[in-house]
Amino acid sequence: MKIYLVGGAVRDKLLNRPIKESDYVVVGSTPDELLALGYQQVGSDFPVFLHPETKDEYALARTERKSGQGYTGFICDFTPDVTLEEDLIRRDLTVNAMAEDEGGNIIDPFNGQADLEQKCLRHVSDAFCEDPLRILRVARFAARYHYLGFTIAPETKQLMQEMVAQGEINTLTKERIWLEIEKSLADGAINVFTDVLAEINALPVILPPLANHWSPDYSQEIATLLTRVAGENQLIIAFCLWLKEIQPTEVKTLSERLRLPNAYVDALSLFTTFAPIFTHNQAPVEQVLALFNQADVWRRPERLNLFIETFALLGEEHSALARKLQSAATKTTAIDVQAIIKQGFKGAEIKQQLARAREQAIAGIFE
Ligand SMILES: Nc1ccn([C@@H]2O[C@H](COP(=O)(O)OP(=O)(O)OP(=O)(O)O)[C@@H](O)[C@H]2O)c(=O)n1
Repeated sequence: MKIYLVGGAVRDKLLNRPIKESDYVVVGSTPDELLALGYQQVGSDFPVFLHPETKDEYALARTERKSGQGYTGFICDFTPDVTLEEDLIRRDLTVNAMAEDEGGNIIDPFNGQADLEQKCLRHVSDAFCEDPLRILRVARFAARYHYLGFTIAPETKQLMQEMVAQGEINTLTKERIWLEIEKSLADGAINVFTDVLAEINALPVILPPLANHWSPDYSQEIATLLTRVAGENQLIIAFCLWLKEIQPTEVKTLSERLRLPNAYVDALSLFTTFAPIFTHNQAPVEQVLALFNQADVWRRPERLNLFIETFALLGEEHSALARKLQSAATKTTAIDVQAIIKQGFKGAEIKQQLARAREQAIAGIFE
């Protein structure tokens, strides 16, 4: 048997980028042989194994043919006579269809290296169409390598467009779509990802509310905002900035479309509701209190902090207002309900008095 490093690791090595995971292809072997060598089989559909020590993924060379609509219905052959080239040809992009042997030699039957040099994302063969997820993957790679000057080959873009027109992306599950979006958010150029989807008419299917707002100007604005994002909440912050123009009522549609994690839904609801209100250095007291209540700053201060951190990135004026919001939050959360009770207030009066005290504290900062 022969073992080759394949896919993203070869690509990123040649691009001098850090390698996230190393995947290998094994040619001329069988599941029994790998099991006898101590490899562990993972997944039942495909012959993929984990190395006994490194836990890297080793897959038997395989060919795949699609036999049905959508993401199911693959016929998979992984007999020992499947060649490396047969395995590589079923892959998505030429830059992802290179292999490296144990001696460090690159095997590149589909000219991935030339495409890397030309900074071109090009599909390997018609097999590209067999997996609609590849549409999102290409958008994601276009975004990730945008800073290097990569673009999508016109024929690949055309193919993606045809796949969208044929309704292929409608078969993608919510989980798969969200995973690609999340990866793209992490790569830091979600605007380029969105530009690609818009160009191939996939945006109304993948992100219905955003499709109404997206434009080249908006994309440019987001690109600028994204350069300011840092820190441990980067993904949620980038997410809120990216979708800042959608209506609070559209958040629910989006959340159902993508089955978003709660932390993203909460942050986006807050941001789309309140960020448009707090403009031109204006923050009406009752709206600040409404923000604090919706964020539940009293019990979950981290939610307001996230709003403030995101809001501050919108510009200098916003940043000044964000500082005031922070002071108002400190003052209002310090108000002691016990002191109100000690003053003799009872029942519903306590709540009213507390709200009044909070409003006064906010007014002291903003008026
Ligand atoms: N829908 C897919 C998914 C994967 N692949 C192939 O499987 C390899 C490994 O896939 P994966 O680990 O998902 O992606 P990477 O290319 O390694 O990219 P990333 O850096 O995002 O992990 C890819 O390079 C590509 O050759 C493919 O052809 N079609």
